[in-house]
Amino acid sequence: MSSQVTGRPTDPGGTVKDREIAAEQRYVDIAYTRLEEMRADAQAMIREGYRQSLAGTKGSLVDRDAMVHQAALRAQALDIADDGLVFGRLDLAGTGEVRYVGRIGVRTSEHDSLVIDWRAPAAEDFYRATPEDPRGVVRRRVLHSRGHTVVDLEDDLLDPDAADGMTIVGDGAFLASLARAREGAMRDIVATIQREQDEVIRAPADGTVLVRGAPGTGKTAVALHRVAYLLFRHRRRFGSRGVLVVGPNRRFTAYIERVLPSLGEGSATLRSLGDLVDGVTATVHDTPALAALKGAEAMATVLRRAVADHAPGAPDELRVVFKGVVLSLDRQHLDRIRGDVHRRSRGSVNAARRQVAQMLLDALWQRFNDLGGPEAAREAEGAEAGLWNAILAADGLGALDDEQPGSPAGNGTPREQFDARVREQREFAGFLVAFWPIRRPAEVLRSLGDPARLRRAAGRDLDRDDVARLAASWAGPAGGGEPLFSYQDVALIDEIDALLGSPPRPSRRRAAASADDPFVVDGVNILTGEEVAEDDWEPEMQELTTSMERLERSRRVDDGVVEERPEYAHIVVDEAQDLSPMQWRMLGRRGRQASWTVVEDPAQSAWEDLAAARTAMDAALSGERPPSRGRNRRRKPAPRRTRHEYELTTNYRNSTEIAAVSARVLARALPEARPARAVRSSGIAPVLRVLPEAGLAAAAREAAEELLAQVEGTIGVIVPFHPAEAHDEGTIPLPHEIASARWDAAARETLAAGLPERVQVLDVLEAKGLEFDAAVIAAPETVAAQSPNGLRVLYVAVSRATQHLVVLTSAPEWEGILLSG
Ligand SMILES: Nc1ncnc2c1ncn2[C@@H]1O[C@H](COP(=O)(O)OP(=O)(O)OP(=O)(O)O)[C@@H](O)[C@H]1O
Repeated sequence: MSSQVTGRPTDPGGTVKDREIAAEQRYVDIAYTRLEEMRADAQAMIREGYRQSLAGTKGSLVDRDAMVHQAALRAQALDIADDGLVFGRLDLAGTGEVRYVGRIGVRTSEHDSLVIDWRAPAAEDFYRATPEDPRGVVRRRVLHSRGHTVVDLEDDLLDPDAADGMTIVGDGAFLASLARAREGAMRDIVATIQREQDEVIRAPADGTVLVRGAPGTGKTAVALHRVAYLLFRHRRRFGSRGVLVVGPNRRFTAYIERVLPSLGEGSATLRSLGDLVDGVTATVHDTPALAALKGAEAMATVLRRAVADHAPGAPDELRVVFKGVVLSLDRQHLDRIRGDVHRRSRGSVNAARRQVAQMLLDALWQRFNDLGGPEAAREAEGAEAGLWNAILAADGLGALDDEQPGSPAGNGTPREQFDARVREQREFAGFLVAFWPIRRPAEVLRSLGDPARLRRAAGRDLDRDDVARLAASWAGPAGGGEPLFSYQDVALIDEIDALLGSPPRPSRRRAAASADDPFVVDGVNILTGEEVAEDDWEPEMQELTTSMERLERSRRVDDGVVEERPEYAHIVVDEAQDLSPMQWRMLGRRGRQASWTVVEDPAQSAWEDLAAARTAMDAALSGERPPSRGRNRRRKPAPRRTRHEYELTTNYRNSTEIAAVSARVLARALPEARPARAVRSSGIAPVLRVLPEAGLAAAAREAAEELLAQVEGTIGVIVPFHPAEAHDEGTIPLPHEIASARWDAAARETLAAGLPERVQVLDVLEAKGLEFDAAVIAAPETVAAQSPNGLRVLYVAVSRATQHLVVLTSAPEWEGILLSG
């Protein structure tokens, strides 16, 4: 027989629950004592590493690095586990075995298990056991701690028949934990992961895991816990090549950035779509219409043409003199050569200058021969020499020598002599650098602010209006100044980077090689643009750099050009429903060999052409290189990797009252979609106020101030999106654009001025993925009208709050739509 207890006093010494807590505390204390010893061991190992380095020989440096690095990671993980080390206990049927589950595995010095790491197979039952399928578990107990102190318990009785005499305490602490105040940063959920979530977290490490679910079902939380799980179970595989977690924007990555470190994982890379490319940062969102243009797969073709166009400022004619014969190549000829090189060197355009030089020499040689070759040279030289000799003779000097013996131009076949002579000429070197400059991806994108250049690149892939809008967005503000890059631009810059490739790497022994390198002119290698100094090579220093420094250097950013694009072993994509085809291509390049976790809710997608985005996603996930003529022809299509699909069905964020409002918006936005089941009622009804449009901003401020007194945690004031796209003088803005002008950055700042930090004013696109205790939604009518998928954007906005929802509208019909429609 078990007894269900909720804290009734049973004797003067306290309640049954108090005694249970005290018993658990004794166990937890033992675990902490052992944790302390493990930390002391890790610290000793770090000290030993440094001691070795002081005595160090070169050979021991690498060992020391590895030792200190590992010990430091261990010490850090142990420090993090210090808070709430043990959070679960399982009592098993039959043997009566008891297992404690915690943030990290803890063993006695005799290697007996004290606490099982939550990611270990033995902890799986803690998350998976249910009354229908108890998996041998009689009682599951969740321990709530503050620091080292157990403050509360909650039990689940899973197998009543086996619970002989077992005490069961609990009062719905799980639901209570869902209602806790939000602090502005997401927290880990290790103690309360639910079965359907655990299945995703522990899904197979290979292939693709695709997770769908409505807002608040824990998709983000689950994806992050999966990263911690994968790194724990497959450290060798995922730890060395890395895990990348991609979120929609920087506000979102700031919101989730503490979860992985709180799980002891600092090694995953967390990036937003706006800062995936080193050296470039997106600061604005395009309007949905412009984002649709920039994100479409057709841009890949447009950019391919743009990269192959002649560089801005490139000369139209090459002119050199060989043995008195003037040789020139005109624009047409040069265009042909440029086209040829681009076809052959896609992906390494920046490294192709040597090839260009060779093709120019071939063409000049051809030209020389067309003009009569050596015969013409003799004539021209004869005439020139005759003239000079006459001048010299008049000055009483001797005749000009023929070829200087020993000069490179004097040796070899006639063709070799020709090449050497032409290369030496300053005109040729200068032309080569201007004709084939090392190009920076961001600069190439900006050059498309020139409508004529963009029109050439556009071919038939963009119509005239599209070209005008795109060029305006890349040309920069009307009064001058640099254009701001948008989130979609970052993917385009990455695409250009992939086409251009890195500049040629300097040769390691460049000083030695430079002496007889014909491409070195005045101490500068004209193929690479680098200075060739004689004594800058320091092998000794090279040997002494640590492995960490080398890694750092391999990812060095040089003036906006990424030297090496990192590839990852696993990529997690959150809010994947919003990725454009071009963004999928950008991710695909970072994970050709990767396995993936893709998290999405199609109902929250602002993207219009979901089918095109799906195709691009499939290509990225299968590791296919984006199609590029020629190179891909011989490649077999990449096999489609195994895909495991999951759906999460319980909404842990919204109260049932708020979930009902968001379900109404969903029914309008996407009638066939199913809302998730909310599990917690707050008793707080959502509020809707109708007022004149001019008063919306003031009312939003007022509502935020009122809510400050009602909630302990965060408040989000969510306003319509303000487009960054510049309108030229002649364009007439659409009605929603006039309305949204009210919500520009300055207006948002005024709205937030003087309010405490826990109030955030943000637009609907920034609100994606976030959550607040209370949300104020201003002008749902504007949000809904701002794009073809405006209702889906509104669905995102109304599903952000955990407790309070206040909607402010100037359109009375929204009362019916949101509250009773
Ligand atoms: N098992 C759980 N125990 C406690 N809290 C949970 C659990 N699962 C999810 N939550 C909480 O529910 C909230 C919503 O989770 P999350 O943000 O991961 O949802 P989501 O599905 O990504 O939502 P959206 O689609 O809106 O981005 C978070 O506060 C999260 O901590």
